[in-house]
Amino acid sequence: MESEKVHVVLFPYMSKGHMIPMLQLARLLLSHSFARDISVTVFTTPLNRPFFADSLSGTKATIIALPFPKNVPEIPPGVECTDRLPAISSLHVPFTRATESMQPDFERELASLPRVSFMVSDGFLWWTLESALKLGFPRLVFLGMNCASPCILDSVFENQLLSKVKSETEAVAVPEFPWIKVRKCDFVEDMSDAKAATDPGFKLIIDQVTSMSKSQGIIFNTFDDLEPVFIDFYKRNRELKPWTLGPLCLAKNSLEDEGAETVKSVWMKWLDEKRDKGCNVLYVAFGSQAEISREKLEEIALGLEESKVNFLWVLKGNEIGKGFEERVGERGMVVRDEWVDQRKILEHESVRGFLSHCGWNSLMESICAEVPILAFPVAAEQPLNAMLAVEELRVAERVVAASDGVVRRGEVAEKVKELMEGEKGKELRRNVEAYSKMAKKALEEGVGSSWKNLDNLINEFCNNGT
Ligand SMILES: O=c1ccn([C@@H]2O[C@H](COP(=O)(O)OP(=O)(O)O[C@H]3O[C@H](CO)[C@@H](O)[C@H](O)[C@H]3O)[C@@H](O)[C@H]2O)c(=O)[nH]1
Repeated sequence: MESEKVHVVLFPYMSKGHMIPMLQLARLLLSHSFARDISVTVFTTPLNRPFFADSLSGTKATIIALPFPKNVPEIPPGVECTDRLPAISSLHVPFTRATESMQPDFERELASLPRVSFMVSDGFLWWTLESALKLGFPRLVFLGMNCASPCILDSVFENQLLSKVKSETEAVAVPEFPWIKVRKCDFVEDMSDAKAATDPGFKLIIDQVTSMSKSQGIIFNTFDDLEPVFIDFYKRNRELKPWTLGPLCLAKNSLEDEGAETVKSVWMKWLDEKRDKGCNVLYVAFGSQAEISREKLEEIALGLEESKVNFLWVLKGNEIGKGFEERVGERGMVVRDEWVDQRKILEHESVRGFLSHCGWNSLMESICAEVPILAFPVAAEQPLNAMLAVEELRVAERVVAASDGVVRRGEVAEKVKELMEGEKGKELRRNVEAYSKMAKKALEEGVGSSWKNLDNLINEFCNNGT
């Protein structure tokens, strides 16, 4: 067998929403037709290693665990992933800043590895660019996002679109995409308000953006037919070259392909029962770390109860009001603080709708599984993802919050019923089925746009890539 020629280093940020698509990228690289000539080394920390080993089982990827910095003020010991942080919104900055002290260990390990062809590292890990420059290989950035969100976000920041707007709901057109209107309430405070140059969160963003702009390209978890307007815009107006390689969730999972028999979880058995009785189920989940206030959660619960639909709700670190489960009985199942296989749930025949916080991975998985979405954005760039899914792709309907920012139970119930039983739901389902077909086509060997882009990327960054 020929010696391996292409060596790719991957370094995801320590957050499930970022690790998962990067691990899928590892799988995609290793299943590409160049695979025989590709080796992949993935970096993480000791406590994240088991998750990586599990996700990459059956592949020849190498995992290197670097010690996570100790004694970081505010970060409890033993926390190496953001989903274990007690309050992600306030601790994201010190947690991310602390990763910089991994740089010497990272560079020591890199120096001992076979020649690296290129590295893909998370945009949050700004300091990895310096390591790549020192060791003399290109760095591509990955954020796990689509292309539309950074295009719109850049415009909101650069033009200070929302800084003079008083009302939370006043709609302002985005100059580069005038048919898109943004509102203050669609952004968490950090994202719309101008910040002092000394603000630690602002300083972190500046470091990340600066490092990104000096990198050799950016990978988006999207495909050309999904958001052509934004991808073309990015190509024409940004120096950073975009590579659209998604949907990464379609990367082959060798264990699944071998049809490995796994023990069925209680929720999968519950879904089987619903399917056997001919019942449709709404899947409800808010990502790996969403923080939702008790009041908002209570309204969601009461809305689900009022809707009378069957639902499977995966809850993280939150409690819902007493008596809820008894009242909904057989109709609903609540899974608390367990890691579920969300892709499998979405692919289950009984699942016909997804009430989602609109994390980009969730939306891609839902589109690929042909499941229409009820968008309930919570934080980060999720409102922009929701906008893309509702207004551009028309695969989602969106809940509307009352003037106090809370989505009331009546609104939840009405939109859930419309999604699961109404005409609107049928229309969204037709659209999502069409995008799902395009998604699969994008990764088709030899002909798909994302497949070809990956091929070109390997050729561009590896002299011996052919
Ligand atoms: O029990 C669980 C919980 C989650 N997931 C998976 O975890 C990922 C969650 O990712 P995502 O839906 O994107 O949500 P977040 O975890 O909230 O992701 C963060 O990262 C995303 C990518 O950058 C952003 O789009 C989001 O706004 C940000 O909150 C998905 O692949 C899910 O399938 C599971 O498989 N099982």
